[in-house]
Amino acid sequence: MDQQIIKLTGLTKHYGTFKAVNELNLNINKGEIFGLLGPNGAGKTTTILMIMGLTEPTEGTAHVCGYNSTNDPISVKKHVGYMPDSVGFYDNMTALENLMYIGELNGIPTDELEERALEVMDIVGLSEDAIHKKTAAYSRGMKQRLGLAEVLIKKPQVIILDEPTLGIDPSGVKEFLSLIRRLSRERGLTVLLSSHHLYQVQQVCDRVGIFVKGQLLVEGNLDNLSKKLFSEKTHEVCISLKDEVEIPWREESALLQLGYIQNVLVDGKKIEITSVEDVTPEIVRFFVEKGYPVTGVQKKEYGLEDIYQKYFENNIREEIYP
Ligand SMILES: Nc1ncnc2c1ncn2[C@@H]1O[C@H](COP(=O)(O)OP(=O)(O)OP(=O)(O)O)[C@@H](O)[C@H]1O
Repeated sequence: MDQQIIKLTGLTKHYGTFKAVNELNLNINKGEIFGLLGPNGAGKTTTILMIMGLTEPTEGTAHVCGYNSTNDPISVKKHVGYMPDSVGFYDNMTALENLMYIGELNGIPTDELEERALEVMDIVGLSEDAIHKKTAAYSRGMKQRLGLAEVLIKKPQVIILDEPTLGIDPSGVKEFLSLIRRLSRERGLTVLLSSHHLYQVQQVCDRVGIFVKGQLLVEGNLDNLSKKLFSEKTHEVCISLKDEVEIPWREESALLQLGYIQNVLVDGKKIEITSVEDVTPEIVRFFVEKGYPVTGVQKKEYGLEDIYQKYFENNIREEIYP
């Protein structure tokens, strides 16, 4: 059985009458990368603060590595590395000095400090040159890596990253996410990552939870979520042709008569077909037999963006893409 390393039961946080987090039940397994996905103000940071024992829940419990976050926050902090959405350093100190200082605060013995600091710097990919630079000269991407090094120096079992890719350029984001994935896979690290960037979460997480207005609407891996949400939905295939077809398209009614086809949308050289079953081979055969040169066949795969949209349709779309 999977080992549950984070266990949230009925976790709730009220600020006055406002419910920032409402009866959250969630288990995260050892070694898993879980994405907490939601728009600004959804309650992601509040949830993380309760998991870390940095704020008390109004109701419910959070357990991490078997410790109750409210009753025993010190033990939780020993096992969990937390990187907030903005990481700060002492700008007049070098990266190595910053890291050794954090290591000292985390109780690492003095004679091990430098070796441990150099080891984690190497893991996060900060060069020999960067190690001795003052952090005032660090770019946002380098600061994220150093932030991650600070989190790793105490050898945590769980790392919690709040919006870790904010303000990093696309190639930096890609590198950072693959570093997280490698760390999790190679070292069995459990990762809880909060973000409102769908594509990034989709790239790196094993499982995601969609969190809106303090409530977890749905959770699962992308395959399951998409099956759950779109099982009733039809299959979509887009056929690309060498030449444009004229509208009205003379073969449309013949295609519809195949029986399982629900809808045909003609757009220049592209024809989008929805059907109740996956009948891609029959559709391709139809075009070939009618003498149309087919240059491409694309089946619509539902991604996180579709799943997310499904939940936000007519709801709070403007908050997702601020
Ligand atoms: N100390 C507080 N007092 C009152 N309301 C708060 C407090 N902290 C957070 N909130 C409110 O709780 C809600 C959830 O905030 P939270 O920071 O957890 O959201 P989030 O999902 O992390 O969003 P963001 O990505 O913008 O940080 C917001 O409406 C916020 O205004």
